[in-house]
Amino acid sequence: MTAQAQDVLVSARQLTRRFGSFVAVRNVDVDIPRGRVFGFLGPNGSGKSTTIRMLAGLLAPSSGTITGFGGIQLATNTDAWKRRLGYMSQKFSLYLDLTVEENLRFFGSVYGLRGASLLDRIDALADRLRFQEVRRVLTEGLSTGLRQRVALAAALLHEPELLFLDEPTGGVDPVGRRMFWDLIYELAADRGMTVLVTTHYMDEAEQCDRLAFILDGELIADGSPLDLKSHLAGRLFEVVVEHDAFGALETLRSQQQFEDVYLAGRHLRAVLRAEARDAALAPLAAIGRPESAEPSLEDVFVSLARKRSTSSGEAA
Ligand SMILES: Nc1ncnc2c1ncn2[C@@H]1O[C@H](COP(=O)(O)OP(=O)(O)OP(=O)(O)O)[C@@H](O)[C@H]1O
Repeated sequence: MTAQAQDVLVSARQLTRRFGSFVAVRNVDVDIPRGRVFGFLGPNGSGKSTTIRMLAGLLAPSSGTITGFGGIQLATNTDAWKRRLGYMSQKFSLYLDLTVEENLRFFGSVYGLRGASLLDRIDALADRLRFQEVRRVLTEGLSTGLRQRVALAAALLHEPELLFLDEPTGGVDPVGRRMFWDLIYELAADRGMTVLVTTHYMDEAEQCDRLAFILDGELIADGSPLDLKSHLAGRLFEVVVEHDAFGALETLRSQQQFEDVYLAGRHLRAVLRAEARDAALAPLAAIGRPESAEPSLEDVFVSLARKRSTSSGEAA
């Protein structure tokens, strides 16, 4: 086995899922590295949840293979697969009419944990995820952020090797999101746990060790945030637009030297084709003072998505 193969915890090949005649996920090949935080990023309905539900053994693929944990085939050994993972979705399954502790005892018993070892585990997680003070409170009365931490604890009770988080921070304020992500990183770093997370928040995606971009059910790019940014073809410039931003946008979009032009608040961002000379910036300089800008993941995603729609338009 090569060093690279040893570092891969889970691999999917040609993963496809149809719902009737609709193809929600199409021919996805992906390797999930061990001990890292791996993000699936894409717009609503792009197929992120369907992909990770298949990887978690919750949904059968229409075709394709999933292997991992040193040689287990998900299709033929689903129970062994599921024992190694924890799963938490935005629609967490906590019982609102039970207290936090009753919920955790219930989920612990589902994983086969009992007695003092279950209580010790709940205690450790309550310390770690900072919800000791609400252990005897009805779950219904908790804020969304606290509920999320309790749901995370439920997914971690049996110390899984792989943790799936499906849009874990939906509905949580920015401070709560930050805190949740700090916890995820602590867990991944301390215990070498692999985390697979879906999100449409770009700031969350920036924090992943590795990212897969999903669009219309297809994996369109995969790499570290830095790798993905370095593949943005062209150089990014921005100017502040004082008036008639849409007029400026239209004018610049009609010029061949720009790969892409779009608005981000009052900033007009233009990707100058790699082969274009600085002089080609003149139309941008006519609007304001062009400054070189660092591409964000959003820039990369928009550029890849636009390229893909142009090439599928050409193919049609
Ligand atoms: N059980 C199902 N039956 C029919 N269509 C489905 C089913 N589950 C998902 N889909 C469709 O598959 C597509 C992908 O859905 P999926 O939930 O995987 O997307 P997503 O990227 O996770 O979106 P979101 O960010 O909104 O959760 C959507 O068009 C969705 O309507």
